[in-house]
Amino acid sequence: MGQIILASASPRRKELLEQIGLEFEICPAKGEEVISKSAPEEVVMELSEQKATEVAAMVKTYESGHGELMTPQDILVIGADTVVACDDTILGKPKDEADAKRMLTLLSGRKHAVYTGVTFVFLDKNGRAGAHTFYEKTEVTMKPLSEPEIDRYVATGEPMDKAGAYGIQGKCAIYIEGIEGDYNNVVGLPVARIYKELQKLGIDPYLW
Ligand SMILES: Cc1cn([C@H]2C[C@H](O)[C@@H](COP(=O)(O)OP(=O)(O)OP(=O)(O)O)O2)c(=O)[nH]c1=O
Repeated sequence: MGQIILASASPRRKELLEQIGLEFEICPAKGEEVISKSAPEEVVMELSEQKATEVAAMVKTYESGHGELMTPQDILVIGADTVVACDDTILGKPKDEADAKRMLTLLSGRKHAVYTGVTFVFLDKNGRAGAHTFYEKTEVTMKPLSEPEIDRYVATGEPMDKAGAYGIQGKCAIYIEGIEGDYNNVVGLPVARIYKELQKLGIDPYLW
């Protein structure tokens, strides 16, 4: 059996991979995230690629007699990144409480998009290596939030480690009016799309 490595420190991504019954290890990327793009779908793909590539580079490899990169075990690294986009503004995780309030004020009463980029880096012991990146988009409509509601929500601490300063799966659920697309994509990992993309690559994660 090969090894699946989730290149993420996000507890939500871990829970989602556990939910679908995969066996995997966790090895978060630690490198600084470098953004050179401006469109949200390009930003999330650039960042998921950086995370998966960094972690894949830590995997022990050796050169075969023919100069190919080999690994003692099949390796599949999964990296992901999530941002929220509202009009032309991209929202990552808030820097502080004031930043969280700014983000929630922007999202209040509006429809916005949540983008998650996913990158697979795979390397098998027969020398087959490759990478594949894609993104999934979900639209979310938030109810109008009053200032006291924003203050109360920010005081819970929940927004601080989440893109767009909210967690659809948490206390913010009462303010979600509607969603178009994959809910799990908003939480941080589009598992249905991940399975579909792996199938396209001829990879069965349950037999990896
Ligand atoms: C919009 C939204 C985001 N989020 C989370 C998902 C991600 O964990 C986080 C976005 O930050 P990311 O930078 O994508 O991920 P991370 O720093 O948490 O983890 P890592 O880089 O190690 O993979 O926001 C929710 O949990 N609920 C939501 O409704």
